[in-house]
Amino acid sequence: MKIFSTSQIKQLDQYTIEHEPISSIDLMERATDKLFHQFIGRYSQLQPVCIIAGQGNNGGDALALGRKLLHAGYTASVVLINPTTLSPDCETNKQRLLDEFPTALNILQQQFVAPAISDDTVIIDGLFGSGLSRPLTGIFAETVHWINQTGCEVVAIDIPSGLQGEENSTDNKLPIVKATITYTLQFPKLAFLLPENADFVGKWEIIDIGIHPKAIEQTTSDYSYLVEEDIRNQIKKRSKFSHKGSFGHALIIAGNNGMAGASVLTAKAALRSGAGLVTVFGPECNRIIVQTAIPEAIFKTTLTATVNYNAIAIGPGIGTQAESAEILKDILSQINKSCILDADALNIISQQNDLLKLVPEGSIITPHPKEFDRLFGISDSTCQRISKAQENAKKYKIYIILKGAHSLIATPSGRLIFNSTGNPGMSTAGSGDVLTGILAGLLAQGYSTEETATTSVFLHGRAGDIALERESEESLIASDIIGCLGKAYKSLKE
Ligand SMILES: NC(=O)C1=CN([C@@H]2O[C@H](COP(=O)(O)OP(=O)(O)OC[C@H]3O[C@@H](n4cnc5c(N)ncnc54)[C@H](OP(=O)(O)O)[C@@H]3O)[C@@H](O)[C@H]2O)[C@H](O)CC1
Ligand SMILES: [K+]
Repeated sequence: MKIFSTSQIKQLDQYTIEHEPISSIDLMERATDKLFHQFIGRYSQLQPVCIIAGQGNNGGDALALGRKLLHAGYTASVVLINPTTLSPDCETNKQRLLDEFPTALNILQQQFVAPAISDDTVIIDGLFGSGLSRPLTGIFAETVHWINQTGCEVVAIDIPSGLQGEENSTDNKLPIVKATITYTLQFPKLAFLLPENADFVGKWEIIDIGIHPKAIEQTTSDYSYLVEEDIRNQIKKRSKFSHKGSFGHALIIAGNNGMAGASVLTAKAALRSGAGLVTVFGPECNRIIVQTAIPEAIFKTTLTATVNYNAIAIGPGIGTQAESAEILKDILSQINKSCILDADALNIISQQNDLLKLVPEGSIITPHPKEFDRLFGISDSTCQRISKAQENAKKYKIYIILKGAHSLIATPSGRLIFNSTGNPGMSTAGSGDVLTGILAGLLAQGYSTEETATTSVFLHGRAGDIALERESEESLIASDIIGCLGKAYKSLKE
């Protein structure tokens, strides 16, 4: 699913209006029908509603939604913040509301006067949407401050008012609505995927308002949101006549004294994601542990003929000592096909930056933000880190998986793909090792590097989500993610 900038969204709107064709006011009516259905699915008529509308089309949406809720029997009051002029569609919806429910509307022009509401009121925020061009001041800022201090549930239409769709200033005193839930129109906005904005956006859901499919297809964007339909067709079917050799041999270089668990988790995840054979390379002290924990895996303490492996993953728990650095250097100088680098492999590279040039083209590296900053320098904001990921993925022709709530895959061609699966329970020891194992398992099976990166990240998150059905966010551990890989695959085949 593509992610567009707010200026592109305006053009997509316009294309829909011209080519469907549909009038702008009817498109707003269609959007607000969808918003209405979403709203009534969550809040009953017993819930009092206070609607805050602004002067643009976001305000138009809010006024139309207010009218629909009043029709449906909700107790709703509507406040229009109107110091200057209204957009034409906002004006039309103001008239429509006044015609049908003249007493429901209160218009404030100069000073914000707090409406009298009960504690259980739901506030609908339709002050500003994708047309915001600068921080809010004056009566608009006062309105936002009032909304945020009510303690009421807040439903934001399209974007919480005051939040820009893309990059935002890091000044946390700016007036921005803190929404409980954001019903965003048609496309996710980049701002929703950045951790800095989590308090404003709350939960978010996409409302399909029927933007013209051709416009979506023709408009290009570097940014996309990885959803199930992107992954489903990538899953390879197994032939009845296949054998373990058909699914590749993964080499996992992981673990150290006291870190055998990293090899166990990585190797187990590689096997559970479908690799035909898995060999673990590690120190002698880990032999019994690994072979007892995963009898299916081969264990080696010497590295020979790396060409025989279909996928090589290096890093989990290897430590950054000279011996590990030598092994990494050896491997990188020997191999000429994509490999997977994680954890300490990345920490070693950040200490010896010239090693980055040895990483074969098409390889996958999986840093979390701290590892990323060690490799590419400290960033002031997530947006800056994302730009650096894009720049370096292109420069070194590698896939960078920047791990986080919406893990980002930066591709050598400059695309930025955000994952949609996963949950906070997955922030736990060994979760990254499991991802590395899945990556190795898929690469060994012959998935292209790009398919490996996208499918693994999606599956990892999906398995974590399935594990959460049984566990809590606190109790979920990395082994649970591995244990749910089977169900994650099945969910993509149903
Ligand atoms: N496809 C869709 O997504 C559809 C979206 N709809 C809704 O429309 C809004 C976007 O509407 P728009 O009118 O473009 O934008 P806003 O409602 O956010 O308001 C823009 C006006 O506000 C002015 N502005 C901008 N920033 C400020 C500020 N800080 N203080 C005061 N005024 C501000 C701006 O004027 P400027 O020229 O001064 O920038 C505009 O006048 C979208 O979010 C959806 O809710 C449609 O209903 C259906 C299709
Ligand atoms: K809004």
